[in-house]
Amino acid sequence: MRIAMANDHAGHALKEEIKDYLQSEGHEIVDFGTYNEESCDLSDFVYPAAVAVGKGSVERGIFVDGVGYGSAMIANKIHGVYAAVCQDPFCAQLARQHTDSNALCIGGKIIGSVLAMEIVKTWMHTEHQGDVEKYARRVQKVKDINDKHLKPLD
Ligand SMILES: O=P(O)(O)OC[C@H]1O[C@@H](O)[C@H](O)[C@@H]1O
Repeated sequence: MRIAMANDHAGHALKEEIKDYLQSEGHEIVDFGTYNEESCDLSDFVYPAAVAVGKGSVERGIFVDGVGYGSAMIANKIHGVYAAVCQDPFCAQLARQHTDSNALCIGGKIIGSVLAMEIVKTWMHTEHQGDVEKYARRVQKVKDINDKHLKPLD
């Protein structure tokens, strides 16, 4: 799978670990930075990465900041991006099965690398349960809100 990654200074170390893991699994990573731990502004990196997800030039996005919600706030403002903050593997499982999320946001200040890899592994390997009517219906309702309020990307 082709995956966009982005992070700020607080997420840099964990982003590197996740990137190594995903590459070892054969995934192609498009790394939008930042590339060091010098203080920076998260939106400068997550915004273009989320646009890549919204445009479909990558299949999914994984974003790492200090706690995760900052990345989700940015990513969910982009048409076609459905970002979930996950702090454990169960959350990651439901973020795929129930909500068909295409972006995963993790907090490098609160999640250790062992747990982070379990979260990523679960999220990457769990399919959306689109054959369950209630999940398909709910996902469609969120897509309708996306289409009504967010500007489609060129
Ligand atoms: O390191 P500083 O800049 O204080 O805090 C940045 C982090 O704190 C939270 O807002 C975000 O998670 C962001 O990544």
